[in-house]
Amino acid sequence: MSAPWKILVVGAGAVGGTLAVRLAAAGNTVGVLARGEHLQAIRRDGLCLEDPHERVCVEVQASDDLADFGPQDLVILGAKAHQLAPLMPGLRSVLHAESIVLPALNGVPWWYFHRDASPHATTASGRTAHLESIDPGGRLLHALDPEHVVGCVVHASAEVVSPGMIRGNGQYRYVIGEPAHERSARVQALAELLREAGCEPEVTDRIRDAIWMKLVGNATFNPVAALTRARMNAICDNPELEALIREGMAEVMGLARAYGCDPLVSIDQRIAIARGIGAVKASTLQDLERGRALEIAALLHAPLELARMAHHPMPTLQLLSALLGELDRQVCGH
Ligand SMILES: NC(=O)C1=CN([C@@H]2O[C@H](COP(=O)(O)OP(=O)(O)OC[C@H]3O[C@@H](n4cnc5c(N)ncnc54)[C@H](OP(=O)(O)O)[C@@H]3O)[C@@H](O)[C@H]2O)C=CC1
Ligand SMILES: CC(C)(CO)C(=O)C(=O)O
Repeated sequence: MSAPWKILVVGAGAVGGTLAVRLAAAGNTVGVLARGEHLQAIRRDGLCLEDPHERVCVEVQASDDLADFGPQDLVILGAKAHQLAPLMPGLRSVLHAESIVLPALNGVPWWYFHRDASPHATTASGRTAHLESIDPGGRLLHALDPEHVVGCVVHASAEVVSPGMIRGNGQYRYVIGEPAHERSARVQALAELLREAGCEPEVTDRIRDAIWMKLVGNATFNPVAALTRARMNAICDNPELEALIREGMAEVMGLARAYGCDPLVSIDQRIAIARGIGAVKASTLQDLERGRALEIAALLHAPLELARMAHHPMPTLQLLSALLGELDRQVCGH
């Protein structure tokens, strides 16, 4: 791929919008799929990103219709996991044979078993298995050729604070890697693109390890944040909450190992990383405050489904899932 890249961010919220601003400011041709007041503000004033060091606004093509964009070199998925299904059919119109699809999402991704070597990755009939909790009927897996996908783990925190305006914590770290666990020219090119945009890409040939490492935090801190409305530092400063989180983390780390992966860090290290993020609101707390559907399927239901398949008990995650599910029904109406 040669610069400038043609890039579409599908769901230009906190994470997707952050990437859109950085990539557009670096001279790439960036379009964003957005909707409602956010879309109107982007069209009127541009898309803005403020971090502790600077404020950058960019003009980008913005629409709520995928048909307006045409084929792209890179399609970044920034919508939440449970928002992807309705977007999938339209994605075909923005892909060419070499397009990269980069899902910048937390949780177990729908493509998890694509080119995975674990015993559960293939069905009895030889097809790639899907997880019913995040991909009912395997619709996502079949709607988009997973060969387009490069795995991505986001280490950053951001929030859409008003339409068109994103506030980030100044972290721009993205771990990227092939689902087939191999080095590739396209991942190197993507890393270069991100580096030129002032981000900190890290290329891995073990992307599932990185997914589990992130999930260890998101499956524990995110539900606790929503249930208590506490920010990340407040959770870490509460010994009873920290003890609960440690139990959940141990369960998720055990599950990662059951699927042949290495969660990369110890529980102490994972908590220290979360503490280091500071006084930020986890994305699930942001959703709760806005009455939006909570990201339970990718963060909790999917690891619980994997746990059932591997006969791996996860009582703490089960409890967090039950509590968060009821909160979602009571407050967000889902
Ligand atoms: N926020 C954070 O700090 C972090 C988030 N993450 C992960 O990143 C992923 C994205 O989260 P985040 O950026 O916080 O979420 P946001 O809700 O801020 O962004 C998602 C955006 O996608 C838009 N969208 C969804 N469907 C459509 C559609 N059909 N048409 C147009 N726009 C659409 C949403 O619009 P609308 O609001 O109208 O639904 C929203 O603007 C999640 O998996 C999250 O867990 C990872 C690390 C940090
Ligand atoms: C790491 C953390 C908690 C950063 O905000 C996150 O991933 C999220 O908000 O979902």
